[in-house]
Amino acid sequence: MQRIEESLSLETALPLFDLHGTDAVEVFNTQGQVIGVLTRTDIEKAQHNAALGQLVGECMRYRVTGMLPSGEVKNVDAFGFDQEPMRSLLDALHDGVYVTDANGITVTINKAYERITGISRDKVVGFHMADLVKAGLISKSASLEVIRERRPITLVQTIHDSRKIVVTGTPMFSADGSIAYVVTNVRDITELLLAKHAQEQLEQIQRIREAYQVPEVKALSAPGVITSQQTEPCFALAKRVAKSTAKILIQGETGTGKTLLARYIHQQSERADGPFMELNCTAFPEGLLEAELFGYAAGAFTGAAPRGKQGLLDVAHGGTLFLDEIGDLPLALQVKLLKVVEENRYLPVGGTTFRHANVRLITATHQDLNDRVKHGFFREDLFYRISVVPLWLPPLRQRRDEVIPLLNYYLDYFNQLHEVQRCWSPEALELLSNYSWPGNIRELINLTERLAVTALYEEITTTALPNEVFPSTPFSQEPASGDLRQQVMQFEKQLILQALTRHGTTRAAAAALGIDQSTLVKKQRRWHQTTH
Ligand SMILES: Nc1ncnc2c1ncn2[C@@H]1O[C@H](COP(=O)(O)OP(=O)(O)OP(=O)(O)O)[C@@H](O)[C@H]1O
Repeated sequence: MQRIEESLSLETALPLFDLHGTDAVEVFNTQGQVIGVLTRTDIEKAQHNAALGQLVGECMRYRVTGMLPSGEVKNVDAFGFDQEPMRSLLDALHDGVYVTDANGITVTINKAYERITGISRDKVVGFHMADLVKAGLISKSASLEVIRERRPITLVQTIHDSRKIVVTGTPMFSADGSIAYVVTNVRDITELLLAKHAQEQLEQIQRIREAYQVPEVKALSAPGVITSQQTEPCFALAKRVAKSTAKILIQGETGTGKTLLARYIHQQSERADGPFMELNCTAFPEGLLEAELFGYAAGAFTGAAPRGKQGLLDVAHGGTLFLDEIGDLPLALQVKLLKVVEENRYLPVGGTTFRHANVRLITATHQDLNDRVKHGFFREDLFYRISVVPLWLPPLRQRRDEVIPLLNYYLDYFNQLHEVQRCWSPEALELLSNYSWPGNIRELINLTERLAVTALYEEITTTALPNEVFPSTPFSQEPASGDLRQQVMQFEKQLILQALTRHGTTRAAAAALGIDQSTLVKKQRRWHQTTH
């Protein structure tokens, strides 16, 4: 009989028998007492015989390793991992610790390991890792990988109740460079995965925000909102009703500040600390709009996110939901929205249970909703429900007093943003304050930014302004008359007059038209002679 100084597992035993040319080994326990003799035949049979398998398994809990040539028993836990004070120290750690010897036999585990995995120490200590994997106690062994690779290994294990743990095994080398132990720390990542799920939900909210380009709600600093005699009453009323729960409908042309007013109401309300979410009802086809607004249940339709998706009614919980272009909300969704308005509840797409809605609803439209109701495009009951307090923002052409303050405010803003130093010339301000601004404040902001970055000089003069802001000359309204030569002259006169209005001087106008200043002046004289 030969003593084999190796640890055994069912997998490793037979090759070792061959290697050492032996048919039997003595098996020792950790105190060095012989607990049995194991033969090659035992092991071969053990694979087919359950009772013998149990015996072999029992033997395998003890080591045949550690027998020094002298016959002296070497304690396989020479470092004392499984003894005091090391054991108390390991038990004090929050992370699980798993220690094997150089052959993959489990030396010790700590309390945290038991807590995290639910595996008690008597099930693993003394067992070879390969057998534990085979028994299905753990899915794969980091320790065996470490022994094979002689370097730290990190992997994710699935344990019996399908919890996920991340394990990092690190080799502990002896002075002679051989592996003495493998120390593996174990962390339960089920909680991390839950946190990741929460993070995904946050990202989902963020994506929804970005989809609607809802900027983070910023404090509305006083000079950020320009008002005038025409809009002050509207903002004052908005402030008064902000504290109530009354439904507000804001009407006004595009770019007149409906979203800004809705945000102002939110900030003046009790819900100011909650979210402000905005949805433009024209932005999506009906199906998608429904999903965005009401969300959908898990597996509601093919391609739906497996966990379902929150709708804006959910995302805006405790805050304000601003529905822009409400006049375009499809009739089927108007019915669902009516339920939200009347009963504060709604069904997500594909859902079977109602969800509670806790949002303050503000709606807006550039259309005449009365007219939409009259033509059957908008439900009358919903119209009355959402327009308890109607607010109207006049177009910028009816708020002329605001144009110059707005131009100055936004030029200051873009000067800072683009690190330039522009200012308006008095003539440019004069022209712009008489312009009709069909795109309202949004158009004013766009033009101001464009000029701030494109103007050639510090002062923005009329030369830099686009055609549309120049009033058309009276001639342009007149129908052309006379023969071809006279009509060409009329048209030429119109172009020259426009250039003069725009560029201020004959020199600049001539340069813009690509003719000599003297030619332009001659033409002017000629008109003068023909009209007197
Ligand atoms: N009184 C104001 N003072 C300063 N800036 C304003 C004012 N009103 C609106 N703005 C700005 O004008 C731009 C357009 O405003 P907003 O988006 O609120 O208009 P809207 O009526 O909601 O437009 P749409 O109907 O196209 O959605 C925004 O950048 C906004 O900050």
